[in-house]
Amino acid sequence: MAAVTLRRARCWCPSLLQVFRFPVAQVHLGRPTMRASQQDFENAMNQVKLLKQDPGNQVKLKLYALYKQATDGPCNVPKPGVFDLVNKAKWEAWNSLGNLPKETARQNYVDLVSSLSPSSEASSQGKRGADEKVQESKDIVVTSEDGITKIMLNRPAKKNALTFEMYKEIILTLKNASTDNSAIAVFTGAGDYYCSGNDLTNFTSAAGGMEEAANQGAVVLREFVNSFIDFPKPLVAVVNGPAVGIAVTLLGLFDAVYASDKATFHTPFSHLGQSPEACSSYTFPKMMGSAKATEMLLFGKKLTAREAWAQGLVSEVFPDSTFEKEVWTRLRAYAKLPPNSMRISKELIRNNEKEKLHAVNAEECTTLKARWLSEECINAIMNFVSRKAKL
Ligand SMILES: CCCCCCCCCC/C=C\CC(=O)SCCNC(=O)CCNC(=O)[C@H](O)C(C)(C)COP(=O)(O)OP(=O)(O)OC[C@H]1O[C@@H](n2cnc3c(N)ncnc32)[C@H](O)[C@@H]1OP(=O)(O)O
Repeated sequence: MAAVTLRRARCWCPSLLQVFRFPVAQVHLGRPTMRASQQDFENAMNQVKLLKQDPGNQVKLKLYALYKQATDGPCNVPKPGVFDLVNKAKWEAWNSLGNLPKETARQNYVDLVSSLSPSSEASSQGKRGADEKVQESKDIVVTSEDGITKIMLNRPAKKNALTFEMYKEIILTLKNASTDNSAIAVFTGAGDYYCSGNDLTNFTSAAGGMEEAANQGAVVLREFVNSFIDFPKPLVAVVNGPAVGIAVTLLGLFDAVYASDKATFHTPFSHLGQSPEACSSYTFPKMMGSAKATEMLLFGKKLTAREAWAQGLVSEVFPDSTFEKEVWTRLRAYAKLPPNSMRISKELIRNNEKEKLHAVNAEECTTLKARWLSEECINAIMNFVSRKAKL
């Protein structure tokens, strides 16, 4: 039976080196059931053969280890040589189970397989195998496929404007994505817009009035931006259409920004009586020089995708007709690169700036809180809400 399981594992894993991609700690063991019988164990082994999607190398290693422990007991073979990478990884996975009793290993194997099955309870609760929807809410759809956590803003009727709930969901999503088994995370928008920025009704619909909304808003905004500053994996924006306000400023904290030639980049803060956020008062002048940053952040100059590329805000612009195909093909290839190496390289780059970015974020939030209570800002929001003004 073990031989069958491993043959299957090999066909999931054309590149043997991929075995090393994910740390063992990320394996989800599912809900414990009562006590697995030999029959449950055999059923689980059969179920493994029927899995439609590759569960990932780390899960396969865990399955192998639990199988060996359940059938042979504690690891009793010599450690393979340092260059025998695959057998060494298998040996280490098995050996890491120490003296785990055979019955417990059998139970854990059954639980693990059940957590991988699409029809299992674990899956219907939104828990994670590979290539599946990992979180769904009305306005944000998070999927995990091909090593990519895709976070799609999904409020196309409102141009993907960010509600208070969406800020909180994104904080949570980034937290999850920082430890899931994806190599990179990608933001994009559903429909014709990437995102029209902060939902301007966030303030008018807040229960406790403007002052309470401003206090809450500053706390949430600070945490929201911090979650981008601290995100440990490559973070990519797939800008499918116009971006406004905070959807633009945040791009300065992304590692790569790919834009359709239909995208535009607009930060109308002065028009709204507001001030820049998401560390853009620091990242934009650094990226494009203060003269160009001033045009955007003070005068609200809207940039085309090519202009944004020329200013260093966008990594590459694609024709809209081939945008999705070209970008996702490229991202799937990037997601196959060694994830630890990418993370460590990002850490080296980001660590030079982290302290500064946190300080800038704190200051921008304090400034914005005061702005939100200013007459200039309140008038601008009221004008939008009463349909007197649009960008
Ligand atoms: C407790 C409170 C906590 C809040 C948390 C605080 C965090 C704050 C973060 C930072 C603050 C500000 C940064 C910014 O993002 S500033 C930028 C804000 N965005 C805008 O000013 C854009 C406003 N929208 C427009 O000007 C236009 O809608 C458009 C984007 C140019 C598109 O024009 P269009 O003619 O093509 O489409 P339109 O009919 O106007 O839009 C379709 C519907 O979508 C609604 N909508 C679009 N954008 C927003 C938005 N940002 N906020 C709210 N609603 C938006 C629009 O009203 C239409 O709705 P409806 O069909 O009429 O119902």
